[in-house]
Amino acid sequence: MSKLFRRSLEEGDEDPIALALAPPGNETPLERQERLAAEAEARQRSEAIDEEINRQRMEKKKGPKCIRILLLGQSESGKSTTLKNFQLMNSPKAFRHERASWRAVVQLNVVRSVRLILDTITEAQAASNPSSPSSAMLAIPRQRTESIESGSVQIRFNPELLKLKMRLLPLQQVEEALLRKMTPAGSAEFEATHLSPATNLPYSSRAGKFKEIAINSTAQWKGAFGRLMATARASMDSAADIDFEDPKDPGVILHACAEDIIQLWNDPTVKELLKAKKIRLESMAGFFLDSIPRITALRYVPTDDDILRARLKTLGVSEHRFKLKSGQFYTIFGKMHIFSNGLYKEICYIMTGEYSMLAAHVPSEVSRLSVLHYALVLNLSVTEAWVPYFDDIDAIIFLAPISGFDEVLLEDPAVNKLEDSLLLWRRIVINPILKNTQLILFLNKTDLLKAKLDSGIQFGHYVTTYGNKPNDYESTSRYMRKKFSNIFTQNSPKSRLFYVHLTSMTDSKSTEKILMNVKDMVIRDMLQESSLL
Ligand SMILES: Nc1nc2c(ncn2[C@@H]2O[C@H](COP(=O)(O)OP(=O)(O)OP(=O)(O)O)[C@@H](O)[C@H]2O)c(=O)[nH]1
Ligand SMILES: [Mg+2]
Repeated sequence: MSKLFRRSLEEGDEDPIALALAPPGNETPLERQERLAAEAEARQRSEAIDEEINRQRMEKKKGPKCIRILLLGQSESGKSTTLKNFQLMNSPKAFRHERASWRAVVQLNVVRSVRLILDTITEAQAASNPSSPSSAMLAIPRQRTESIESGSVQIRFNPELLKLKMRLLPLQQVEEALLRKMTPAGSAEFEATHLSPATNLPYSSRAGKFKEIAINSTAQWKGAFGRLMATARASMDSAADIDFEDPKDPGVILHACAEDIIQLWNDPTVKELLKAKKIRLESMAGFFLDSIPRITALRYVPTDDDILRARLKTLGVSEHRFKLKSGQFYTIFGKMHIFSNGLYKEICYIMTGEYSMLAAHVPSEVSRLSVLHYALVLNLSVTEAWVPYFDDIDAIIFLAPISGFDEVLLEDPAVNKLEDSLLLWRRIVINPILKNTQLILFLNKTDLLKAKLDSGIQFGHYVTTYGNKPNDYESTSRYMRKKFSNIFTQNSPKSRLFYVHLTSMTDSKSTEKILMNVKDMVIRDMLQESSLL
């Protein structure tokens, strides 16, 4: 039997840790004094750490430093654009450093607008009767409702337009090059979804033709552009971030096609065709055809406004943090139209109420938020077990694009966009789990609403309850505000203040004021809430 084992047996103490920590048997008085002093110091250090933890805990209780805001709204409502405005306000340097990436998105938006026109021409050509003697003649219904009474318009494609179409074919290469650059080989980060149908084309005839590019919110796509993007520099000279000398720069072909793009966009036959098909390109996301000379210039660098207008669909949920003087400002944004994202499987798991099962199927960084998001979408009866996943959201900014009164949903062409926004708003308002969450409503895209009304589109034609009231911005916006407000007051589980703003997220100046106002209000209400507790 070993000496050590005999000793522990004799002392009746078999705990190896106690044995290892036991003072040596042959300790001198001086060694003992030193040992006790070291132990006292260690104890003090440990107590100080405990105290600091407690202090931080108390501080957190006194007033949370982190504000959590969730951006919600249907696809294309302006969530990403709101986030860009937050970035522009809080971290303008970082925002401007991304110009090289946004340059590519603007180029892609231009190329896609051109392709939409070219595809519409091709479709119209194919629809014309080849056996008819006037094969270049085309019958297009003017409007769903008017086509029966007024018959159809005749559109003739002149040979010059068809030649123009041929000359613009190289743009397809530009599109492919941009997509290749944005989509790392073998990555599934992009998912093509459909371009907004601001038209009355049947969904089936559009499906698969006009695909929209989407970016997964967790993807690092911004690193793919410009030679200096990888090495984040402190310089504000963002033009230096773009590799203009790259012979493969898509800007070169785009520049060469500039004249033809302008000619195509201004062609009276094209205008007539788009009108007949009810394709309002100028109110569609990512519209830049009115700025072609500037955007196709060889040394084009996107302005702040261009970045706000650039359209790239987000998939999934993303999370952003901004540091503010008053602490940390934290925004999160999510999506409402889940079925178009192929996330049906996850939804089934939520139905079973098993958070852990869901978490195993969505990327970890988004899982908790996805639960909140999907549960809200499905209007599930949320049980107590769900509360921890919802209770840390301080405010929800809900975006309703009110210019969509005459448009239908991409996901379901039978549903009007405004109607969809009202239904989603009701779901958020009525949800008992959010009864303490501040709800802020942004009636967005007011600029597009004005433009539509000015162009003669009748609000009352689509919103029949509006009746014969004036077809102007003041009356229509007041009407929609009232509708959203009524839903709020009639469905809120407890009485809350109604915060609403008429916004145009592509106008950074007016938006900055509104966002400052929202930020101050959220902080104020949060402090008030915490002092009441
Ligand atoms: N004219 C105008 N365009 C806007 C406004 N707000 C957003 N947009 C544009 O509308 C398009 C869609 O906006 P996004 O911010 O990408 O929409 P989203 O809500 O993030 O959409 P998803 O990512 O599909 O969920 C972009 O091209 C924006 O520039 C607005 O107030 N006025
Ligand atoms: Mg988005």
